[in-house]
Amino acid sequence: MKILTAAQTREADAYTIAHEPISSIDLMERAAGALVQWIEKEYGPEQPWYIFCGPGNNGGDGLAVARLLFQRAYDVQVVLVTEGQNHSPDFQQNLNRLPTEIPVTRTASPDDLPSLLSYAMVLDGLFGSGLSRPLVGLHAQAVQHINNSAATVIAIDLPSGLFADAPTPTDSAVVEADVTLSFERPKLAFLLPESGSFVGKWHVLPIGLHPDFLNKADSPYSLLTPERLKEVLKPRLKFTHKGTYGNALLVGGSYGKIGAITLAAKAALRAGVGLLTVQTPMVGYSILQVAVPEAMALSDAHEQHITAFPEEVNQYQCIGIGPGLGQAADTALALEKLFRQALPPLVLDADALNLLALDRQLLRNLPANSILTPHPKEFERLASPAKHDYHRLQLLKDFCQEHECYVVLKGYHTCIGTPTGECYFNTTGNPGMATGGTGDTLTGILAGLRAQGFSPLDTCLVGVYLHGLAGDLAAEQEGEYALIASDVTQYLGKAFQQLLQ
Ligand SMILES: NC(=O)C1=CN([C@@H]2O[C@H](COP(=O)(O)OP(=O)(O)OC[C@H]3O[C@@H](n4cnc5c(N)ncnc54)[C@H](O)[C@@H]3O)[C@@H](O)[C@H]2O)[C@@H](O)CC1
Ligand SMILES: Nc1ncnc2c1ncn2[C@@H]1O[C@H](COP(=O)(O)OP(=O)(O)O)[C@@H](O)[C@H]1O
Ligand SMILES: [K+]
Repeated sequence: MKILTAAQTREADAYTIAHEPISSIDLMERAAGALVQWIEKEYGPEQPWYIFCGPGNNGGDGLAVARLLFQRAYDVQVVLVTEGQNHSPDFQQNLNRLPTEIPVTRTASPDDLPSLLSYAMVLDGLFGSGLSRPLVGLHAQAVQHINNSAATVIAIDLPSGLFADAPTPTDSAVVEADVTLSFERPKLAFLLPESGSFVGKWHVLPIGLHPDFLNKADSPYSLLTPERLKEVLKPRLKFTHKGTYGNALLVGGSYGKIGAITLAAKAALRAGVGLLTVQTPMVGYSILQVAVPEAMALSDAHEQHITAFPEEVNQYQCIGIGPGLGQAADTALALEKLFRQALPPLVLDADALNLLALDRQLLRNLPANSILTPHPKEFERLASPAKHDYHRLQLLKDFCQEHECYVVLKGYHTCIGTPTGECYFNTTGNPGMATGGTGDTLTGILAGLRAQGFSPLDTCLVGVYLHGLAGDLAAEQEGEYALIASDVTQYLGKAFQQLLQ
């Protein structure tokens, strides 16, 4: 699903009005209808609803919702924060249509703002995608008033004060929503950590924007949806054998960190790889043979860390390097030597990335189409510090293009960057996964899938989605607090089954 900019959303609106065709006021009525349908499903008419409206179409939506909820016997009152501003035509028309029984507060100063009890519902229709500058004055005070209350806050389209696709200055007033109901597509701001925390739970409400526009719209940003992945992940065929599903090599572990490569190994196997070989330093050999009997073990000549990769690397269909690897000088030399050969596809994580960050020449020799899986700190070492989330996205696109690689930038909405400049945001996963070892599990999954012959892009999309889904299924049973990396691997099978359904 492509993510549109605020400007593209306006164009989609205009295109729909011209080509469906539908009048602008009827499109607003459709949007309000979608909001009311969602509200009716979630909340009964018991609580008082305070509908805050700004001067534009976001406020127009609020007014239309006020009328529709009133018709359904909800207890609604409207709070207008539009003093001295021109109303948009659709706002004015909905104001004219407002039943006279609905109380309307016209705020001229903060003293006019109604007190909001904890059981009140606030519908935030102050500003949407038309926000052109940070909120100040009475608008900012209205936002603070809402944020200072214990009321439940539902934002229309996006929390007021938040820019849909550009950085919002850190000290500016932004509504802290419990729920955001966005039209047709989520906004880019929902997916990034600095702005996403204002949004609460978000839902996308279809309002019938014209499919021709949506299909043609050009955007580097997409949301990862299961529909696309279902086309990639096929059931296994009858006459296949272990050779059909690739031979993956995992290299990593060091004294005290054999667990990391063990976690990766178990996940690679659960991702369906045909054969798995794991190279560790000597200290890991017995541990691995006991912990993962399905894998073949290779021992490095060194007791505590990796000093050389196997000679015949081309018998493998993918090499995953990094979990628990350490940054010893002879490990760095081994990596440098490896990069001078023709190589099968690579998945690089953790200390393999840190070694790349320390040696720019090594980074320049990175084989094309490699998959890198940094968390934001590792990415900062590879690229450079980001001024804000949007800058980090730009750095991600630049890095992937310059090094012709795929970068899986890990986080709540993990973002997959491609050499052609696209970014795919994941929707699965939960904060229970913020615990040591879940990244090693992801490396194993990606290496296991890549060895089976999935393209680097499909590997990233399917692997990241399944990893998060397994985490979600695990959290349903174990809860987020107790979740550990092994649980993610344990639920991977169920995640596959869900995607294959
Ligand atoms: N296709 C869509 O997405 C649809 C959008 N609709 C609604 O329309 C909204 C967009 O409407 P608008 O473009 O009228 O924009 P807004 O309602 O977000 O606000 C724009 C108005 O606020 C003023 N303004 C902007 N920033 C300000 C600031 N910092 N301080 C004070 N005033 C400021 C502008 O001058 C303008 O008058 C969407 O968010 C959505 O709620 C729906 O009505 C129908 C369909
Ligand atoms: N709050 C969160 N919500 C969803 N997923 C998360 C969250 N925190 C971490 N994760 C996921 O867990 C994994 C953590 O990886 P990483 O930081 O490399 O951990 P480690 O190195 O300990 O294995 C990533 O896949 C990341 O997307
Ligand atoms: K809003």
